Amino acid sequence: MIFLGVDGGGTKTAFVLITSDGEVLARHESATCYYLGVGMDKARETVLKGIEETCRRAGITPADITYTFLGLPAYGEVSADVARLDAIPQALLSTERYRCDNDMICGWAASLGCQDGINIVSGTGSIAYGELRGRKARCGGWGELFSDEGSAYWIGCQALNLFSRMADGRLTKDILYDLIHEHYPCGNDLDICDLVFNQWQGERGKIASLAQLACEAATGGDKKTREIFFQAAHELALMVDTLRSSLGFAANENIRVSYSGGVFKGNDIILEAFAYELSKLNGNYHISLPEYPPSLGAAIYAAKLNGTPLSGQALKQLTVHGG
Ligand SMILES: Nc1ncnc2c1ncn2[C@@H]1O[C@H](COP(=O)(O)OP(=O)(O)OP(=O)(O)O)[C@@H](O)[C@H]1O
Repeated sequence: MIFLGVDGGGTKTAFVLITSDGEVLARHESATCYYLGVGMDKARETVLKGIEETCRRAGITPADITYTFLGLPAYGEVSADVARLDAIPQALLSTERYRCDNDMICGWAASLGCQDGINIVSGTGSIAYGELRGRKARCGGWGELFSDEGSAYWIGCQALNLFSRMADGRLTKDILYDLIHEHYPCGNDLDICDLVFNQWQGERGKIASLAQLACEAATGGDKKTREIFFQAAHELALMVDTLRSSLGFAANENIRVSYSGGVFKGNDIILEAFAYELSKLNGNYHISLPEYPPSLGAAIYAAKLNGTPLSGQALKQLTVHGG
């Protein structure tokens, strides 16, 4: 049997084909399929071309795929769009052989191997998703305009705010100020407005990319920028703790928590702060290292949805070769 996992993100879409033995047949990565950003037609094209290309790399056709799970960003957030999103793969796959849902499931399936627990995603956006004894719940992820706390976009906005305060003297200039000038050379401080509003047109992914500069500044010892990451960790932990209640974990029950998304990559500050914030909220949290990348999580979930969950041996094989 062959399973396809599709993990749609705010900046990219990742595809992976695996066998029921845990062999990775092919991978592919393409542009974002965030339909609220790029439009439904572009999102459809990205998904369909991505499936075809991944199959081509594996030397198979879409008809050879046993089951597919597609995690699409913003799926389920506009009720009127759900049927149109569900219909996207029909051009290549028959309806009984795939399921679409929100991409938050990919992170959860990947990080916790589809076991009970809560996963927090902090990529371009942020969201928490968990399952417990068949119950499913999400928290956060209401979009970048007024939510997505702790995400790269949110961190990018906070970094721009710090830059403005440092530039006009409300705060002492620090590493972040210099780093932004270094990466985006501009004549004077106010040119940052031209960059963000006119050149970037407020583009979500561009603003989110500033989170990497913020990480560099924080790691270098910029105190105010470090505080952004502490605040982000607090917000992300709050989302997890809210799910603990909504999923109905018992008072003394161990709670497995994992994490996914670019903000956690190469960023010890946020990971340590997140663990600290969780420990303050409840002593029963156990943070597990994410087991697989989200695209593999989608493929593992596809096998589960097909009623043929991967065996322990196959999962181990994936850890060695696909993780
Ligand atoms: N060390 C870092 N510290 C902070 N942010 C980082 C770091 N490395 C990468 N990022 C940010 O992570 C984001 C990308 O994360 P990821 O690849 O998980 O996004 P995505 O899957 O496209 O988005 P999403 O899952 O939210 O839809 C980028 O915005 C990038 O700036």
